[in-house]
Amino acid sequence: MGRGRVERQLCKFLFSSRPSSNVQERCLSSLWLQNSDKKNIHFSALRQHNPSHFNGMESNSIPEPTTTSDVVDAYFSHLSVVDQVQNDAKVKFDCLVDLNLKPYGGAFDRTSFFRGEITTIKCFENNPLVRETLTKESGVNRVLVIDGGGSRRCALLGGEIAKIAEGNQWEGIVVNGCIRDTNEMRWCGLKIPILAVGTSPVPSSKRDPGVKDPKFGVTFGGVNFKSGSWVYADCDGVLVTREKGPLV
Ligand SMILES: O=C([O-])CC(=O)C(=O)O
Ligand SMILES: [Mg+2]
Repeated sequence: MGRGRVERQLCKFLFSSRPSSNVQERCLSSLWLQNSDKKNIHFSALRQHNPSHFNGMESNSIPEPTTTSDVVDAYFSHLSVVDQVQNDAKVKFDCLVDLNLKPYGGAFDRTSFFRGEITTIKCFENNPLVRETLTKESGVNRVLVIDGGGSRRCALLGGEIAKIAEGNQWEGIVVNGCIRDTNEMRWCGLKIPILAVGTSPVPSSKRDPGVKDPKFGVTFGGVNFKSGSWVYADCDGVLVTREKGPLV
């Protein structure tokens, strides 16, 4: 049996037997690695550059996806397999393009990648809800998506709020608007990744709280972000699942 056929059989088994998602994810990862030696090199380069992604993993264990490209590759293999077996695409995502979000935060660089369940806030040139949410809620496995209407007139968060968010273990923040204190963020070595339209030295107003988890989510860059969906982001772009829950 050729390798492609073996892989197809294995995929059929995986998706028809529906084991726990963890097992699926690990097997899917191993398929990508078998399929591409280049990825192996890529993963080990990432492991060196960004060991925090691999905390707690055995050195010979299968790495998790660490870029949006990995997620897309994995998604497509998943989709084609599900297509073959069930004639039904289970997972869909939108890709945020052309918004020109830039990476900020003390250590967000070309190797950074974050993902998590989305919580949304809609606010325009006012940020009390942003501070409150990032301060009062644990951010484990969560990403805050703030739709500030793309305003460049003031900043919706700065060094202080970012520090609090990092302390509460938020995975990352996506801002359709501006941030400030970026020098302070670099100087403090803040690790929390932030994608934003740009920077402004002007703080936002504190009068209007804005809306948390609006019913229809928030939409910018042609993409709808709904609380409960998952986002995957790095310097290549931002991916958003249409359904709730993580991929696979
Ligand atoms: O307080 C604000 O509105 C924004 C800010 O400067 C910070 O978070 O450090
Ligand atoms: Mg500040």
